[in-house]
Amino acid sequence: MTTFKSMHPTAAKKIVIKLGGSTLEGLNKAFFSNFKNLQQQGYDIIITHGGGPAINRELEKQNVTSSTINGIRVTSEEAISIVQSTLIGKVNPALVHELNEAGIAAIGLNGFDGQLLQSEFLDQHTYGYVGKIKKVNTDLIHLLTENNIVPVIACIGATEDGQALNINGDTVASEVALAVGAESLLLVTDVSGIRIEGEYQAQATEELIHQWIEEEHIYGGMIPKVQGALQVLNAGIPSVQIVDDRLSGTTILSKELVK
Ligand SMILES: Nc1ncnc2c1ncn2[C@@H]1O[C@H](COP(=O)(O)OP(=O)(O)O)[C@@H](O)[C@H]1O
Ligand SMILES: CC(=O)N[C@@H](CCC(=O)OP(=O)(O)O)C(=O)O
Repeated sequence: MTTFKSMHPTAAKKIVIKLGGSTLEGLNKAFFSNFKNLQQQGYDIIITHGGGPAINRELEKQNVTSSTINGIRVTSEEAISIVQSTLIGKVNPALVHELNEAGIAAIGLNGFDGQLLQSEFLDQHTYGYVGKIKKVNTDLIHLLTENNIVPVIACIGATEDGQALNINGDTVASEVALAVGAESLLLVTDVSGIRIEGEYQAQATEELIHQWIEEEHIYGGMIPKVQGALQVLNAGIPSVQIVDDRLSGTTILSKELVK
């Protein structure tokens, strides 16, 4: 099995940061200065983002209903065009603007640009226009990061036929982290990590996460986060953090580090 270490032995350290829709609208200059610090430490930064609340507002405005299954939005034909225009037309440029304002050179991308997120239907019967990623065009990402430009990726995938597909932002973040062989994946959200019976957890393991999902202590939007986290841990990325905008939260550790 190819592990992340053998994929890019000489490339600069990469960190993938996913900004959840729940937190995007309240981010401030102090938060973005963390990114500058990371760049100064020699990290290449890749940003992915969601936009659940903005999508909900737009769907509501247009009287389109939607439901979710385990944190994944069931996306009708009507909904996909709203999801696409909201993420690519509104959320992505607003974030790119904020980054550029904070002095971080950033370029907005979605799955169509340079065939960045080559995708196919996840399960059309169950989820409608929801995608799963077949391939990430990492050459495009490297081209930007080598030139100190931060790619800002909206979670819209594209099929070979040019159909847009809705992909959960956490899933995109995990797939991109795997594809570029990131050293670290940071999922920034509106809670300070995983909370179990009222207590935030500083650390978690794969075993505990399976148990918490089973016991329904982890539900909704937290499910794609922990599923993505486990996928990247099992591929050799040592840790994933689920944090708030002060970067405080839960570190999910691979089995090797727990022993
Ligand atoms: N065990 C848990 N600990 C913390 N949050 C949880 C847990 N289970 C479910 N959640 C929910 O997950 C939400 C974060 O997911 P989501 O709303 O999709 O955020 P984002 O937009 O950042 O992806 C939290 O606000 C909380 O309602
Ligand atoms: C398929 C699917 O669930 N897509 C998500 C994409 C946006 C997202 O993930 O936004 P957050 O980061 O705010 O959760 C959705 O339609 O809400």
